[in-house]
Amino acid sequence: SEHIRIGIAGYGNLGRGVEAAIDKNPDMTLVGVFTRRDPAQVTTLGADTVVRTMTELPSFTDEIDVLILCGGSKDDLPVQGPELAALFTTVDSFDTHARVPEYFAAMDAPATAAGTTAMISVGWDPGLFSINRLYSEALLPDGDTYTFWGRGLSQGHSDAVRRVPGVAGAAQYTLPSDTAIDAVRSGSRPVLATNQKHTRECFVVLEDGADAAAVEQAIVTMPHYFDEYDTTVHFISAEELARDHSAMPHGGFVIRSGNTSTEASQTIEYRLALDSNPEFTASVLVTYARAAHRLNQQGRTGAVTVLDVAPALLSPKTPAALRAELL
Ligand SMILES: NC(=O)C1=CN([C@@H]2O[C@H](COP(=O)(O)OP(=O)(O)OC[C@H]3O[C@@H](n4cnc5c(N)ncnc54)[C@H](OP(=O)(O)O)[C@@H]3O)[C@@H](O)[C@H]2O)C=CC1
Ligand SMILES: N[C@@H](C[C@H]1CC(C(=O)O)=NO1)C(=O)O
Repeated sequence: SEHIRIGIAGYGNLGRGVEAAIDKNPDMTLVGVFTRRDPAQVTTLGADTVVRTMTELPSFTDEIDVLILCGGSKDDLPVQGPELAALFTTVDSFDTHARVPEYFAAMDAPATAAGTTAMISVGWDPGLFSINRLYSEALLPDGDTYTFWGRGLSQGHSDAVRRVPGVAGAAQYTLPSDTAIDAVRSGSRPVLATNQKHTRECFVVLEDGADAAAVEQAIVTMPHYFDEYDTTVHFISAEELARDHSAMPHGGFVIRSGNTSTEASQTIEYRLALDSNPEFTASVLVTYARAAHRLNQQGRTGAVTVLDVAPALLSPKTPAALRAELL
Protein backbone atom coordinates (compact mmCIF):
# COMPACT_ATOMS: atom_id res chain seq x y z
CA SER A 1 0.00 0.00 0.00
CA GLU A 2 0.99 3.64 -0.44
CA HIS A 3 3.51 4.95 2.10
CA ILE A 4 4.38 8.62 2.43
CA ARG A 5 7.65 9.84 4.01
CA ILE A 6 7.26 13.21 5.80
CA GLY A 7 9.80 15.81 6.92
CA ILE A 8 9.05 18.68 9.31
CA ALA A 9 10.80 22.02 8.67
CA GLY A 10 10.63 24.16 11.81
CA TYR A 11 9.67 22.86 15.24
CA GLY A 12 7.26 25.07 17.15
CA ASN A 13 3.59 24.58 18.06
CA LEU A 14 2.79 23.50 14.52
CA GLY A 15 5.85 21.26 14.08
CA ARG A 16 5.00 19.44 17.32
CA GLY A 17 1.40 19.07 16.15
CA VAL A 18 2.55 17.54 12.85
CA GLU A 19 4.70 15.03 14.74
CA ALA A 20 1.61 13.99 16.71
CA ALA A 21 -0.66 13.92 13.64
CA ILE A 22 1.66 11.57 11.71
CA ASP A 23 1.15 9.00 14.46
CA LYS A 24 -2.58 9.05 13.65
CA ASN A 25 -1.99 8.26 9.95
CA PRO A 26 -0.71 4.69 9.32
CA ASP A 27 0.21 5.51 5.70
CA MET A 28 2.74 8.11 6.87
CA THR A 29 6.25 7.97 8.36
CA LEU A 30 8.18 10.81 9.98
CA VAL A 31 11.69 10.93 8.51
CA GLY A 32 12.82 13.76 10.77
CA VAL A 33 12.50 17.26 12.18
CA PHE A 34 14.73 19.99 10.72
CA THR A 35 15.44 23.08 12.80
CA ARG A 36 17.49 26.28 12.56
CA ARG A 37 18.48 25.81 16.21
CA ASP A 38 20.97 23.39 17.72
CA PRO A 39 19.18 20.00 17.53
CA ALA A 40 20.34 19.24 21.08
CA GLN A 41 18.15 22.20 22.22
CA VAL A 42 14.99 20.80 20.61
CA THR A 43 12.86 18.43 22.73
CA THR A 44 10.45 16.42 20.58
CA LEU A 45 7.32 14.51 21.52
CA GLY A 46 8.81 11.20 20.40
CA ALA A 47 12.05 10.23 22.15
CA ASP A 48 13.29 8.56 18.95
CA THR A 49 12.36 11.39 16.58
CA VAL A 50 15.37 12.34 14.44
CA VAL A 51 16.29 16.05 14.75
CA ARG A 52 18.68 17.61 12.23
CA THR A 53 19.65 21.12 11.25
CA MET A 54 17.79 22.86 8.41
CA THR A 55 21.08 23.02 6.46
CA GLU A 56 21.10 19.21 6.18
CA LEU A 57 17.83 19.15 4.21
CA PRO A 58 19.42 19.06 0.71
CA SER A 59 20.88 15.62 1.49
CA PHE A 60 17.38 14.27 2.27
CA THR A 61 15.69 14.90 -1.10
CA ASP A 62 15.56 11.14 -1.85
CA GLU A 63 14.27 10.26 1.63
CA ILE A 64 11.37 12.72 1.98
CA ASP A 65 8.22 12.68 -0.18
CA VAL A 66 6.60 15.75 1.38
CA LEU A 67 8.24 18.42 3.56
CA ILE A 68 5.74 20.18 5.84
CA LEU A 69 6.83 23.78 6.48
CA CYS A 70 6.00 24.81 10.05
CA GLY A 71 7.74 28.17 10.23
CA GLY A 72 6.00 31.43 11.00
CA SER A 73 4.12 33.14 8.18
CA LYS A 74 5.33 36.63 8.96
CA ASP A 75 9.11 36.18 8.60
CA ASP A 76 10.02 32.49 8.11
CA LEU A 77 7.91 31.11 5.24
CA PRO A 78 8.57 33.98 2.79
CA VAL A 79 12.27 33.02 2.93
CA GLN A 80 12.14 29.26 3.65
CA GLY A 81 9.23 28.44 1.30
CA PRO A 82 10.82 29.27 -2.07
CA GLU A 83 14.17 27.75 -1.02
CA LEU A 84 12.57 24.46 0.05
CA ALA A 85 10.05 24.25 -2.81
CA ALA A 86 13.09 24.02 -5.11
CA LEU A 87 14.07 20.77 -3.33
CA PHE A 88 10.85 19.12 -2.08
CA THR A 89 7.15 18.84 -2.57
CA THR A 90 5.95 21.08 0.28
CA VAL A 91 2.83 21.88 2.30
CA ASP A 92 2.61 25.04 4.40
CA SER A 93 0.10 27.10 6.39
CA PHE A 94 0.97 30.54 5.06
CA ASP A 95 -1.76 32.78 6.46
CA THR A 96 -0.92 36.42 5.71
CA HIS A 97 -4.08 36.69 3.60
CA ALA A 98 -3.14 39.97 1.89
CA ARG A 99 0.15 38.46 0.73
CA VAL A 100 -1.16 35.11 -0.61
CA PRO A 101 -0.97 36.11 -4.32
CA GLU A 102 2.65 37.26 -3.93
CA TYR A 103 3.61 34.13 -1.94
CA PHE A 104 1.84 31.87 -4.48
CA ALA A 105 3.99 33.37 -7.25
CA ALA A 106 7.16 33.08 -5.15
CA MET A 107 6.45 29.36 -4.62
CA ASP A 108 5.21 28.61 -8.14
CA ALA A 109 8.49 29.54 -9.86
CA PRO A 110 10.89 27.22 -7.97
CA ALA A 111 8.36 24.38 -7.75
CA THR A 112 7.62 24.51 -11.49
CA ALA A 113 11.35 24.60 -12.30
CA ALA A 114 12.12 21.69 -9.96
CA GLY A 115 9.04 19.60 -10.83
CA THR A 116 7.84 19.70 -7.22
CA THR A 117 4.37 20.59 -5.92
CA ALA A 118 4.08 23.53 -3.48
CA MET A 119 0.74 23.45 -1.67
CA ILE A 120 0.36 26.76 0.17
CA SER A 121 -1.98 28.24 2.79
CA VAL A 122 -3.21 24.91 4.18
CA GLY A 123 -4.96 25.02 7.56
CA TRP A 124 -8.36 26.26 8.64
CA ASP A 125 -8.17 29.92 7.68
CA PRO A 126 -6.80 30.09 5.12
CA GLY A 127 -7.70 26.51 4.34
CA LEU A 128 -10.95 24.80 5.34
CA PHE A 129 -12.75 28.13 5.78
CA SER A 130 -11.55 29.17 2.30
CA ILE A 131 -13.10 26.01 0.82
CA ASN A 132 -16.38 26.72 2.59
CA ARG A 133 -16.41 30.33 1.44
CA LEU A 134 -15.99 28.98 -2.11
CA TYR A 135 -18.79 26.41 -1.76
CA SER A 136 -21.10 28.99 -0.20
CA GLU A 137 -20.54 31.66 -2.84
CA ALA A 138 -20.83 29.20 -5.75
CA LEU A 139 -23.99 27.55 -4.39
CA LEU A 140 -25.79 30.73 -3.36
CA PRO A 141 -24.83 33.43 -5.89
CA ASP A 142 -27.37 35.84 -4.37
CA GLY A 143 -26.08 36.15 -0.80
CA ASP A 144 -23.45 37.42 1.63
CA THR A 145 -20.67 35.44 3.33
CA TYR A 146 -19.31 36.14 6.81
CA THR A 147 -16.36 34.66 8.72
CA PHE A 148 -16.03 34.83 12.50
CA TRP A 149 -13.12 33.54 14.64
CA GLY A 150 -12.80 32.95 18.38
CA ARG A 151 -12.76 33.76 21.08
CA GLY A 152 -9.36 32.02 20.73
CA LEU A 153 -5.62 32.18 20.23
CA SER A 154 -4.49 33.07 16.71
CA GLN A 155 -1.13 31.46 16.06
CA GLY A 156 -0.35 33.71 13.10
CA HIS A 157 -1.00 36.86 15.12
CA SER A 158 0.86 35.49 18.16
CA ASP A 159 3.83 34.64 15.91
CA ALA A 160 3.70 38.15 14.41
CA VAL A 161 3.78 39.75 17.88
CA ARG A 162 6.70 37.55 18.92
CA ARG A 163 8.68 39.00 15.96
CA VAL A 164 8.40 42.58 17.28
CA PRO A 165 11.78 43.77 18.66
CA GLY A 166 11.68 43.73 22.46
CA VAL A 167 9.08 40.95 22.70
CA ALA A 168 10.18 37.80 24.57
CA GLY A 169 6.83 35.96 24.39
CA ALA A 170 3.23 36.59 23.33
CA ALA A 171 -0.30 35.26 22.95
CA GLN A 172 -2.95 37.00 20.79
CA TYR A 173 -6.66 36.36 21.22
CA THR A 174 -9.31 37.17 18.65
CA LEU A 175 -12.70 38.22 20.02
CA PRO A 176 -15.78 38.19 17.76
CA SER A 177 -18.45 40.85 18.23
CA ASP A 178 -21.69 39.34 19.55
CA THR A 179 -23.60 42.27 18.04
CA ALA A 180 -22.17 41.49 14.60
CA ILE A 181 -22.88 37.77 14.96
CA ASP A 182 -26.49 38.44 16.02
CA ALA A 183 -27.00 40.76 13.05
CA VAL A 184 -25.67 38.10 10.66
CA ARG A 185 -27.75 35.33 12.20
CA SER A 186 -30.85 37.48 11.88
CA GLY A 187 -30.48 37.06 8.09
CA SER A 188 -30.42 40.83 7.57
CA ARG A 189 -27.17 40.51 5.58
CA PRO A 190 -25.47 43.53 7.30
CA VAL A 191 -22.48 45.37 5.81
CA LEU A 192 -19.76 45.11 8.48
CA ALA A 193 -16.32 46.79 8.56
CA THR A 194 -13.33 44.70 9.68
CA ASN A 195 -13.23 46.38 13.08
CA GLN A 196 -16.96 45.80 13.60
CA LYS A 197 -16.55 41.99 13.48
CA HIS A 198 -13.57 41.35 15.78
CA THR A 199 -11.30 42.99 18.34
CA ARG A 200 -7.83 41.71 19.21
CA GLU A 201 -6.20 41.30 22.65
CA CYS A 202 -2.46 40.66 23.16
CA PHE A 203 -0.61 39.40 26.21
CA VAL A 204 3.08 40.30 25.87
CA VAL A 205 6.24 39.45 27.82
CA LEU A 206 8.89 42.15 27.30
CA GLU A 207 12.61 41.51 26.99
CA ASP A 208 14.64 43.20 29.74
CA GLY A 209 14.98 46.90 28.98
CA ALA A 210 12.42 46.95 26.16
CA ASP A 211 10.23 50.06 25.76
CA ALA A 212 6.60 49.04 26.43
CA ALA A 213 5.09 52.05 24.62
CA ALA A 214 7.20 51.41 21.51
CA VAL A 215 6.28 47.70 21.50
CA GLU A 216 2.57 48.49 21.89
CA GLN A 217 2.73 50.98 19.00
CA ALA A 218 4.54 48.49 16.75
CA ILE A 219 1.83 45.89 17.43
CA VAL A 220 -1.33 48.00 16.99
CA THR A 221 -0.09 49.58 13.74
CA MET A 222 1.25 46.34 12.20
CA PRO A 223 0.06 46.08 8.56
CA HIS A 224 -1.99 42.99 7.55
CA TYR A 225 -2.22 41.83 11.20
CA PHE A 226 -3.48 44.62 13.48
CA ASP A 227 -3.79 47.97 11.67
CA GLU A 228 -7.48 47.43 10.69
CA TYR A 229 -8.56 46.32 14.20
CA ASP A 230 -9.06 47.78 17.67
CA THR A 231 -6.33 46.05 19.70
CA THR A 232 -5.52 46.09 23.41
CA VAL A 233 -2.06 45.09 24.70
CA HIS A 234 -1.38 43.78 28.21
CA PHE A 235 2.14 43.32 29.58
CA ILE A 236 2.63 40.22 31.74
CA SER A 237 5.45 38.11 33.17
CA ALA A 238 6.91 35.02 31.51
CA GLU A 239 5.47 32.99 34.39
CA GLU A 240 1.96 34.33 33.73
CA LEU A 241 2.32 33.60 30.00
CA ALA A 242 3.31 30.00 30.71
CA ARG A 243 0.63 29.57 33.39
CA ASP A 244 -2.36 31.28 31.73
CA HIS A 245 -1.71 31.12 27.97
CA SER A 246 -0.30 27.69 27.13
CA ALA A 247 -3.59 26.21 25.97
CA MET A 248 -4.37 27.37 22.41
CA PRO A 249 -8.09 26.95 21.93
CA HIS A 250 -9.73 28.53 18.90
CA GLY A 251 -12.45 28.05 16.35
CA GLY A 252 -15.08 29.96 14.44
CA PHE A 253 -17.52 29.66 11.59
CA VAL A 254 -18.25 30.62 8.00
CA ILE A 255 -21.88 31.49 7.32
CA ARG A 256 -23.62 32.53 4.11
CA SER A 257 -27.20 33.66 3.98
CA GLY A 258 -28.69 34.00 0.52
CA ASN A 259 -31.87 33.82 -1.52
CA THR A 260 -32.77 31.33 -4.24
CA SER A 261 -36.04 33.25 -4.73
CA THR A 262 -37.70 36.20 -2.99
CA GLU A 263 -39.63 33.75 -0.82
CA ALA A 264 -36.78 31.31 -0.02
CA SER A 265 -33.89 32.40 2.23
CA GLN A 266 -31.13 29.76 2.50
CA THR A 267 -28.26 29.47 5.02
CA ILE A 268 -24.99 27.51 4.77
CA GLU A 269 -22.78 27.25 7.87
CA TYR A 270 -19.45 25.52 8.63
CA ARG A 271 -18.13 25.61 12.19
CA LEU A 272 -14.95 24.54 14.10
CA ALA A 273 -14.50 24.26 17.89
CA LEU A 274 -10.85 23.53 18.73
CA ASP A 275 -9.19 22.69 22.05
CA SER A 276 -5.84 22.97 20.29
CA ASN A 277 -5.45 25.24 17.28
CA PRO A 278 -1.95 23.90 16.45
CA GLU A 279 -2.91 20.23 16.74
CA PHE A 280 -5.93 20.66 14.48
CA THR A 281 -4.01 22.75 11.96
CA ALA A 282 -1.27 20.12 11.97
CA SER A 283 -3.84 17.43 11.24
CA VAL A 284 -5.02 19.47 8.23
CA LEU A 285 -1.41 19.86 7.05
CA VAL A 286 -0.77 16.09 7.27
CA THR A 287 -4.01 15.28 5.45
CA TYR A 288 -3.14 17.68 2.63
CA ALA A 289 0.41 16.25 2.50
CA ARG A 290 -1.26 13.04 1.26
CA ALA A 291 -2.95 15.02 -1.52
CA ALA A 292 0.23 16.99 -2.39
CA HIS A 293 2.17 13.73 -2.81
CA ARG A 294 -0.54 12.28 -5.05
CA LEU A 295 -0.80 15.48 -7.12
CA ASN A 296 2.97 15.43 -7.65
CA GLN A 297 2.82 11.79 -8.74
CA GLN A 298 0.09 12.82 -11.23
CA GLY A 299 2.47 15.45 -12.63
CA ARG A 300 0.67 18.46 -11.10
CA THR A 301 3.76 20.58 -10.34
CA GLY A 302 4.13 24.22 -9.27
CA ALA A 303 2.07 26.00 -6.61
CA VAL A 304 -1.45 24.86 -5.69
CA THR A 305 -3.91 25.70 -2.92
CA VAL A 306 -6.59 23.72 -1.07
CA LEU A 307 -9.09 25.09 -3.60
CA ASP A 308 -7.41 22.92 -6.27
CA VAL A 309 -7.67 19.65 -4.33
CA ALA A 310 -10.41 17.12 -5.15
CA PRO A 311 -11.70 15.73 -1.83
CA ALA A 312 -10.95 12.08 -2.65
CA LEU A 313 -7.22 12.91 -2.76
CA LEU A 314 -7.38 13.64 0.98
CA SER A 315 -8.58 10.23 2.05
CA PRO A 316 -6.43 7.16 2.79
CA LYS A 317 -9.38 5.09 1.49
CA THR A 318 -9.57 3.97 -2.14
CA PRO A 319 -12.00 5.76 -4.48
CA ALA A 320 -14.10 2.56 -4.63
CA ALA A 321 -14.33 2.40 -0.83
CA LEU A 322 -15.26 6.09 -0.69
CA ARG A 323 -18.03 5.58 -3.27
CA ALA A 324 -19.38 2.60 -1.31
CA GLU A 325 -19.26 4.38 2.04
CA LEU A 326 -19.91 8.05 1.39
CA LEU A 327 -22.22 8.37 -1.60
N1 LIG B 1 -3.67 28.58 7.99
C1 LIG B 1 -4.05 28.37 9.24
O1 LIG B 1 -5.22 28.08 9.53
C2 LIG B 1 -3.04 28.45 10.35
C3 LIG B 1 -1.76 28.91 10.12
N2 LIG B 1 -0.82 28.93 11.15
C4 LIG B 1 0.53 29.43 10.84
O2 LIG B 1 1.50 28.61 11.49
C5 LIG B 1 2.61 29.46 11.83
C6 LIG B 1 3.47 28.81 12.88
O3 LIG B 1 2.74 28.84 14.11
P1 LIG B 1 3.46 28.29 15.43
O4 LIG B 1 3.96 26.89 15.18
O5 LIG B 1 2.53 28.54 16.55
O6 LIG B 1 4.73 29.26 15.56
P2 LIG B 1 5.98 29.07 16.58
O7 LIG B 1 6.39 30.43 16.98
O8 LIG B 1 5.65 28.04 17.60
O9 LIG B 1 7.12 28.44 15.62
C7 LIG B 1 7.59 29.17 14.51
C8 LIG B 1 9.08 28.84 14.35
O10 LIG B 1 9.78 29.41 15.46
C9 LIG B 1 10.87 28.56 15.84
N3 LIG B 1 10.71 28.24 17.25
C10 LIG B 1 9.72 27.54 17.82
N4 LIG B 1 9.90 27.44 19.15
C11 LIG B 1 11.04 28.13 19.42
C12 LIG B 1 11.77 28.41 20.61
N5 LIG B 1 11.36 27.94 21.79
N6 LIG B 1 12.91 29.13 20.50
C13 LIG B 1 13.32 29.58 19.30
N7 LIG B 1 12.67 29.36 18.14
C14 LIG B 1 11.55 28.64 18.21
C15 LIG B 1 10.77 27.27 15.01
O11 LIG B 1 11.76 27.29 14.00
P3 LIG B 1 13.16 26.49 14.23
O12 LIG B 1 12.80 25.09 14.72
O13 LIG B 1 13.80 26.49 12.86
O14 LIG B 1 13.91 27.25 15.25
C16 LIG B 1 9.36 27.36 14.41
O15 LIG B 1 9.31 26.81 13.10
C17 LIG B 1 1.96 30.77 12.23
O16 LIG B 1 2.84 31.86 11.97
C18 LIG B 1 0.72 30.84 11.34
O17 LIG B 1 0.98 31.69 10.27
C19 LIG B 1 -1.13 28.48 12.42
C20 LIG B 1 -2.42 28.04 12.69
C21 LIG B 1 -3.48 28.03 11.69
N1 LIG C 1 -4.47 31.56 10.64
C1 LIG C 1 -5.14 31.60 11.95
C2 LIG C 1 -6.39 30.72 11.87
C3 LIG C 1 -7.61 31.64 11.95
C4 LIG C 1 -7.67 32.39 13.28
C5 LIG C 1 -7.68 33.79 12.86
C6 LIG C 1 -7.74 34.94 13.81
O1 LIG C 1 -7.92 34.66 15.02
O2 LIG C 1 -7.59 36.09 13.31
N2 LIG C 1 -7.59 33.89 11.56
O3 LIG C 1 -7.53 32.70 10.95
C7 LIG C 1 -4.17 31.20 13.07
O4 LIG C 1 -2.96 31.44 12.86
O5 LIG C 1 -4.60 30.73 14.12
